[in-house]
Amino acid sequence: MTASALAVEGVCVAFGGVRALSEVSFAVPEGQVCGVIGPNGAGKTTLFDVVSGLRRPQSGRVLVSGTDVTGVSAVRRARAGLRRTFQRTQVFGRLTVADNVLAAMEWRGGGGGVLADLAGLPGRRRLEAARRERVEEVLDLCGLPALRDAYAAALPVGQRRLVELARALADRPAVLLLDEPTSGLDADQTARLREVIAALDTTVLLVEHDMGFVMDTCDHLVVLDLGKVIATGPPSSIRADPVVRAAYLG
Ligand SMILES: Nc1ncnc2c1ncn2[C@@H]1O[C@H](COP(=O)(O)OP(=O)(O)OP(=O)(O)O)[C@@H](O)[C@H]1O
Repeated sequence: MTASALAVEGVCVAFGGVRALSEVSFAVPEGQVCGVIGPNGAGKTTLFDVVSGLRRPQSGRVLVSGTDVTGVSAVRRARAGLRRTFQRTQVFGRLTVADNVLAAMEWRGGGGGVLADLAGLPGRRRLEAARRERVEEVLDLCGLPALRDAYAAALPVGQRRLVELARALADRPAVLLLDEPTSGLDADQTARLREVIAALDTTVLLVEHDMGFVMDTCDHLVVLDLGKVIATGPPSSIRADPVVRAAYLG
């Protein structure tokens, strides 16, 4: 049996007396788009923080491609292929769109240090060319080629969000976490984002309030209420689930 791209097993988080997550378990198979939904205070943000490594659970585990990353820092998780975007976009305003994407790959360095940079060795030039090719691929995927030379600071929020997505995709992440990806987007931008996500072969976990977007974009949903998983399944069955309806309607 192949390991799930992402698995959450028995995760518990409490803030004082508030149980933000109680024994939360679910798995996301490779290539699937999984949405986490639930009413306000259900535990979605806490879950996202646990998966991305910003918060350590009191108990339970997070596994990426079968490897337990529960004790691993957010930075090392990112290097292991778990990338996230934030509700507030995080792009370099003074860089062009293309350089924003290129910068997302530069943290790996090129090997050989500054001397190799200065000498412009053939291996280094090949690496640089491959990265530039990847930049163009990712810009295409995110519908950004026309904006490649625009400064990110000059872009409206919807386009900055696509730049952030392009940055997250540049390194071919194993798992992509999207935190409220439609916030601040208009209807056209939301439709564009849906197309981009549908075209990805990356495993995606997203938290989102826009139910129409969630239902149209996700293959599978995990519904949280008061820190517990109350339903999982494809959008069609979740929509019809009386327990989910009751949680939302109160
Ligand atoms: N840092 C914290 N300190 C104390 N309580 C917290 C903290 N973070 C979250 N909580 C509580 O944990 C529960 C889950 O909160 P969380 O923010 O994860 O829910 P959410 O589903 O993301 O909510 P929303 O949709 O409103 O963003 C809530 O009762 C919240 O008040």
